[in-house]
Amino acid sequence: MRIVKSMNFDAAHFLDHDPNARPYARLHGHSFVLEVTIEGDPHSETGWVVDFGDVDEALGELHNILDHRLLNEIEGLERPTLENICQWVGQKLKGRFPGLAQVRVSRPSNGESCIYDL
Ligand SMILES: Nc1nc2c(c(=O)[nH]1)N=C([C@H](O)[C@H](O)COP(=O)(O)OP(=O)(O)OP(=O)(O)O)CN2
Ligand SMILES: [Zn+2]
Repeated sequence: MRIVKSMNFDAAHFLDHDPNARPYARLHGHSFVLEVTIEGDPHSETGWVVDFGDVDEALGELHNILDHRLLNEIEGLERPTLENICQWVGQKLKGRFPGLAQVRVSRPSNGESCIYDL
């Protein structure tokens, strides 16, 4: 089974490595949705794969790091593409949730998302 929990955050970033100097090389912001999927068999006593309370706690910690921040200033996120945000989240959560199966980060306003299958 797979359980899924999502969290919203708003953040600024810039992607200035682009040789064509597109507008996103300048500072701008997005509303992001982070979604994590954890896979496993439901525990015979608790009936859950993992407690959503534990997932909520972990996502809350990530929210504190990411929300209303300049992503480029966060260690490991110096080049904050959707792809790199997915990998960064995967690295942060994998040790805590061995069943972490997927990290998805999307920007609903423009229909862009990245899916990282671990
Ligand atoms: N493969 C990727 N390509 C791009 C990424 C990315 O993370 N992975 N990111 C960007 C920029 O973040 C860019 O800001 C996205 O721009 P755009 O699609 O033009 O959308 P808007 O800035 O107009 O989005 P709104 O939220 O609607 O303002 C570029 N490429
Ligand atoms: Zn952007």
